[in-house]
Order: sequence, then C-alpha cells, then structure tokens
Amino acid sequence: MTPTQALPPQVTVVRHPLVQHKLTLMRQKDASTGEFRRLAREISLLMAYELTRDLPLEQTTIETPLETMQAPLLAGKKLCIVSILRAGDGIAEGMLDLVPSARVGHIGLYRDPATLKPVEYYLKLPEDIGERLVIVVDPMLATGHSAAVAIERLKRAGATQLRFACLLAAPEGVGVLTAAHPDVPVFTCSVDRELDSHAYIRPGLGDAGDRLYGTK
Ligand SMILES: O=P(O)(O)OC[C@H]1O[C@H](OP(=O)(O)OP(=O)(O)O)[C@H](O)[C@@H]1O
Ligand SMILES: O=c1cc[nH]c(=O)[nH]1
Ligand SMILES: [Mg+2]
Repeated sequence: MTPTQALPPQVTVVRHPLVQHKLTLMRQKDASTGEFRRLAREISLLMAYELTRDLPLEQTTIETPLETMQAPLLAGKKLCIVSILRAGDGIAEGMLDLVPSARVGHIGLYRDPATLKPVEYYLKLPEDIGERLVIVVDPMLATGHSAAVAIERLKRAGATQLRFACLLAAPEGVGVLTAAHPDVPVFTCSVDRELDSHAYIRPGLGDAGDRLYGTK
C-alpha cells in the first residue's frame, strides 16, 4: 500500500478528538516515560470502546428497586486480549480498564535487527481461545510482519475471530497485514507517511517499547 492509496475496507482509523489529541501528546519527544505510559493506557481504553462497538446484546429480566424490566446485557461474547510483547502490554492495560474480565494471552516477538523479521520467544494463550473474540494489540504496525506472524500463530492455536489494534501504522504494514489476513479488521489511530530505512514509522513516535518502559 502507498500513502496515497485508499485504505482497505477492513481498516478503521479511530478519529475521536480525544484519541487524536492524546496521540499528539505521545508523539512529542519530550513526553516523559510516565506521561507516555498514561497516554497509551487512556487511548487504549478509548480504542477498546471502538473495537467492541458491535458486540451483540441480549435482553434479560432484571429487578430495579422499583419494578421488573427487560434490559440489555452482553450476549455471552467472551473476549481475549493478546499482547505482542513487550510493547503490546502498554495497550492491553488500557483495554483491561474497560473490560476487566477479558482473558489475556501473550506472544513474545522481537524484530531481528538484521533481517527485520520477527522471532518468537514466548507464547501463553487461554485454552478456549477458539471460543473468544481475540483482540491482538501492539502499538506499532511497521513492516507488518510481527502482527502477521502473531495472527498466523493464533490461528494455528485455534483462534477464528480476530481483530488487530495499534496506535500507529505505516502504509507498508497495513498492506502486509491486510494481504496476509484479509479476514481480520484493523484499528489504528493514524496511518503515518512511511517507513524509514531502519523500518521505523515516520513521523511516528519512536520506539514504543523503549518509551513505555524507559529502556533507552
Ligand atoms: O511491524 P514490524 O516491522 O514487525 O514492527 C513492529 C514491532 O516492533 C516493535 O517491537 P520490538 O521488536 O521493538 O520489540 P519490543 O516490543 O520488545 O520493544 C513493535 O512493538 C512491534 O512489535
Ligand atoms: O517506529 C517504530 C517501528 C517499530 N517499532 C517501534 O517501536 N517503532
Ligand atoms: Mg521496541
């Protein structure tokens, strides 16, 4: 995908003003580790609202203090958030603020600096992942290979209903992920201009893992 091409239909850019404002604060190089982490958590909560907008409801009989009524509750749709370590944890935390009962899986991937290909080093998933709506989270969709490999691994583990959420995407990553997994809706707060020669998103926000955890 090039920056001027229309986005594939399964890609949603979350344009809510609060999300866009907080993302701008995160991008700024002077944001402290604490501010960056807090903003990631707040944006992720707002993204979870978008990601779960179409969950089915069913009418249930309840008793208010005054009378019996029919009222909507979630129709048993079980959620699982899968964090792509380590930076994905900064997103998972915010989503769990909104859906605290969700199960959480982890997949550890790092980008080999020479090949830029993801290397798996950890996997722990709920056993019933096949029965859950799985939201895969990672702040950055750069080349798209980490997300594509993670989703491939989750499908092999039995996941059938998946969504992917990130803060920033490069056009190249959107192209790779949507070509590899056309069945997976993608949610992002921005599709930035391009990848640079080190596969960093430009203008971007730098290294999300290092900024979340203060490791550089
Ligand atoms: O789309 P890609 O080109 O695959 O790149 C994106 C990946 O790179 C970053 O992780 P990194 O490898 O830096 O690991 P970390 O989260 O442990 O810092 C980021 O959090 C994504 O997982
Ligand atoms: O821009 C980028 C690309 C990959 N990973 C990051 O943390 N930032
Ligand atoms: Mg990193």
